[in-house]
Amino acid sequence: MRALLSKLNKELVWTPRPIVFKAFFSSNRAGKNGRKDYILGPDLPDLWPSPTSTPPPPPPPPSQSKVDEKLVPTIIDGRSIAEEIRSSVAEEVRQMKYSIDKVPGLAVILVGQRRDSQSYVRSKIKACQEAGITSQVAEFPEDCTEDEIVNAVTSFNEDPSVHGILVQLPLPQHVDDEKILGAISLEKDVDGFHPLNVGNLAMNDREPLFVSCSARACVELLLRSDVKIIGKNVAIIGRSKVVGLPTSLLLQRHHATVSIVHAFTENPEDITREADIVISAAGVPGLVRGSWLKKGAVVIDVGTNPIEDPERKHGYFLTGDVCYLEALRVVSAITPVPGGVGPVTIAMLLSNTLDAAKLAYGLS
Ligand SMILES: Nc1nc(=O)c2c([nH]1)NC[C@@H]1CN(c3ccc(C(=O)N[C@@H](CCC(=O)O)C(=O)O)cc3)C=[N+]21
Repeated sequence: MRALLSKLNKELVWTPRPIVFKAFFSSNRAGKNGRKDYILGPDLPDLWPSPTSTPPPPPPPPSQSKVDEKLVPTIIDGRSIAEEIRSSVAEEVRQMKYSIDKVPGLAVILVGQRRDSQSYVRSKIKACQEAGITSQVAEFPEDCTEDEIVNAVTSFNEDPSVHGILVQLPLPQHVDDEKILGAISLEKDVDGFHPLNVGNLAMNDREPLFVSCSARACVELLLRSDVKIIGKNVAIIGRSKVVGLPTSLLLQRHHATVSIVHAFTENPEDITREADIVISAAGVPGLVRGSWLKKGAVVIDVGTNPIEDPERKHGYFLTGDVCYLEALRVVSAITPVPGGVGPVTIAMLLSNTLDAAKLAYGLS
């Protein structure tokens, strides 16, 4: 035994590893984009395999479907939950107007002609009007420069009647998101994408000024549907800065055990099948099959994927990431698309804008 230990020791101490050192030093240098790939991992895009390449699971045998009928899933009504939140925001806005004669103001920056973005921005403006929040939109053509957008952000930063600034994403390819989002002042970052807001959310003993609207919407939908979060296994599909990342951080603060599934995850369905709560934010229609879900799981479908359809009023319709009809046979509760997370996300934007105004007027 002693001889073996001494042999092992010798190997551990003396084995020279020139190749390891070389790899460390050469790849630790900042790469093309200034990233330290060795420390932060290689910069690879999240490209999901096409769901059409996964064959649908076989239909359950008829005897089993009778048993399934006992489980009647709850359809979580995002529209009515959003309505509750919006009316309480509207009430607080009235009180603010009454007590200090001020109302919250939101500025939205919209770049390009994406029909879905235009439609979301219209919904946000309408929701502001209904809550008594003033709003304005700065629109830019697809081929505008970064400087033009940054200038708009800067002038909104300086405008005391604007308490919240939202840059509608995605921005065109040639525009650097970080440059634009980094220009928004911390106190007006109602989307919660500022690195300091994200960092404070990530650190347990700190408080971010704002938390991303979609992340808040997911938690609000769970809480208002009496779904227990503490200690539960939550699988989050997607790790974007808009949804996946902030939602994973927020749910950890609610003491969930969080697993993150992304485009490089091997056998993602093995992880989602263990989850009590599945939150899908991959942006891939039909990615999540019924076979990916544990019996009785709660599903929050954040996917709002526009599908071209010339028959529809706006030329497209929205569908989620989850195969809804398949999921209905398995889950205990699920959010539909539309009518689930989307409306609550907008309600959260109003709530964040109200908080920004309270912050500006020293009311919080
Ligand atoms: N800076 C930024 N912040 C965002 O919060 C943000 C963004 N960029 N870019 C795009 C995503 C997407 N998003 C939605 C909000 C509402 C609905 C919504 O209200 N949907 C309705 C249906 C709307 C319709 O039918 O067109 C529903 O699901 O019932 C959808 C999607 C916010 N996002």
